[in-house]
Amino acid sequence: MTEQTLTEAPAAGANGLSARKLAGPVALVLLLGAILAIPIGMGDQFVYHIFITICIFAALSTAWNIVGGFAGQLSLGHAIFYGIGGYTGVILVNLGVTPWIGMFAGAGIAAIVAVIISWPCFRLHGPFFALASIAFLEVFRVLALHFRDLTGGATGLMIPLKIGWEWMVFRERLPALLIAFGMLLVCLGVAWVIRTHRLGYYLVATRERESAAKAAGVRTVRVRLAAVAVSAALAAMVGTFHAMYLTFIEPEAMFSLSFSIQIAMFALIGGIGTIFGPLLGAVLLVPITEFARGALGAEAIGLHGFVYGVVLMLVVLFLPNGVLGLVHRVAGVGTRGRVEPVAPPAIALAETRPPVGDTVMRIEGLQKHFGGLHVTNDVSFTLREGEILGVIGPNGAGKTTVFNMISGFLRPDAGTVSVLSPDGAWVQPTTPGDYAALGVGRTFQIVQPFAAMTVEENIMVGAFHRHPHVADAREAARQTAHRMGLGHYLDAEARSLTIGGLKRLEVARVMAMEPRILLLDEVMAGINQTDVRRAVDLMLSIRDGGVSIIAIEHVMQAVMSLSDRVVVFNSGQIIAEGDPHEVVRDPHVIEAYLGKDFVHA
Ligand SMILES: Nc1ncnc2c1ncn2[C@@H]1O[C@H](COP(=O)(O)OP(=O)(O)OP(=O)(O)O)[C@@H](O)[C@H]1O
Repeated sequence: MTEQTLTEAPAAGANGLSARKLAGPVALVLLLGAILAIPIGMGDQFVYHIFITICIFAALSTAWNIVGGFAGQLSLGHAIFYGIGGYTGVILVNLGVTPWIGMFAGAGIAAIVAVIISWPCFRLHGPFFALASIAFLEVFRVLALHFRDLTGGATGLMIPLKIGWEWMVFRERLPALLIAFGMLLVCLGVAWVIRTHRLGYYLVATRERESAAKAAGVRTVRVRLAAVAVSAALAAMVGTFHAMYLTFIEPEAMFSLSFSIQIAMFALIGGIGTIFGPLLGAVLLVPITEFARGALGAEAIGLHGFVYGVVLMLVVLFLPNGVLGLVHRVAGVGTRGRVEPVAPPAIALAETRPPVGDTVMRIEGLQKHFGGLHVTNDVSFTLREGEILGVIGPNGAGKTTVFNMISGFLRPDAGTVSVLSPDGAWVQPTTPGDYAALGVGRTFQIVQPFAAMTVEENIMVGAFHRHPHVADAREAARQTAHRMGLGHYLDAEARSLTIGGLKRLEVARVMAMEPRILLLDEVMAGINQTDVRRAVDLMLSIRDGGVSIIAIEHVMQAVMSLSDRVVVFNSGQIIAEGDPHEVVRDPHVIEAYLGKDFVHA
């Protein structure tokens, strides 16, 4: 694609774009309208029941999706929170407390329980997290069986027949539909607010690349805990209502694994990680199974499991992004194919550079072992304000390991890293979050894009560090994108960029953090000569803006023209340090790079 066609494309397609943007909300309003209008119009009890069930499952699945979709933690124990809501509500009703209060009590308890059990589990990933969530679900089922005085044990608990809005029990189905629909709206509203605000961006970024998110200052455990607390509270509220609707609860039903799987499955089928996918999943699947159950009666016990299994298989095989993914594909949302970034605008360098200031980072005596391998040995150097420090050395010399230690990703066995804070105090940060808070930003040698996010969203994750509001972060991200030559691709998914584009995106994300100290790990590797020259100019302009830079680089042309000083690593030690032109003539450096035979050549 040429630069010209790319520049013109948005203008030509502007009408189509706004029509496409409108189509989504219109379809949603129609769908929600139909969920209310169809049962009211038909007036049939069974149809009411189906639509109440759709609302309940869609609400639960939407709540689950905040953790399972946005945060990417596959919870198969969400019935814990649903069950806690159900039991709290019913126990309180038996004590004469209205479920309208009980549902908030259940939500509070569920949120606390969710934080307590998720804290250790968030260190587990993939199937291990799912297995841990199942184990906790089993614990709660057994607890509900055991504490008979409170829960009624295996016999379950009946809801006292107090009818009316106060008790959430009705003779007619309409009020129950209205409450279920209201709960669905609340869950959708909360999911929408989360996904479109900083927390949502942080959750998706953490899901996509946890280390890159940490480098951008995201406290990944904290944001996941916030998500799980909100998700659990919503599931518990729905659980209270569902218990009142069912009029009877027992541990097997309230803390059921198959129920948990069902909740997750609606999101998987509808479109995991999207705001409205879970709703779509429930709308498509609940009627099929409920009608089949209604038509086949007792013969259809367990049929829903079979139907869900078949549909899930088809979705996994043919629609990996769920039904909503198919809808987006048909509507042409998102980009396809590789996107080659256009050249960034030329950078006008200042005629005189600001003077190099005092020391802003002090690295003293860093040691690191990996088993028997001594990777860094007594590494000490300093960085001054507004200077560029080049770090060179042969492969495996320990450069990236040092970077990981001076950005909080690796704990040194010995030695200290001190950073001058903006208020003039020396601080010894330990975690990536601490470093980011002090204004230390870093890139990764192997690019770490948030693949499923757009270019703009990727950069926004960095921009949120200084601009907590979405509109400000978006504006900052756009400016950074234009400066990096990514302005035409704001809406392209990061995964569609070429390697050159991804390298720029990596730098753009960290630049959007407006760092005081910038750690660049081989950002010029694999890019062409013209781009190297542009990248050099960009770094010089960043430096002239008062940023101090440490750059690991193998491209010697760049090292020589950029660096004020160079440190040379070999076998985990600094073997030379000083002016780049003198350092490259140092016999030790020549020997480390080329071998003894070349020293006198
Ligand atoms: N987590 C780890 N566990 C074990 N060994 C490691 C680990 N990380 C790095 N190493 C080893 O430490 C040594 C230094 O690696 P490091 O990546 O720091 O070198 P480098 O100078 O950055 O090399 P390159 O220029 O190739 O990126 C290598 O021998 C590497 O295999």
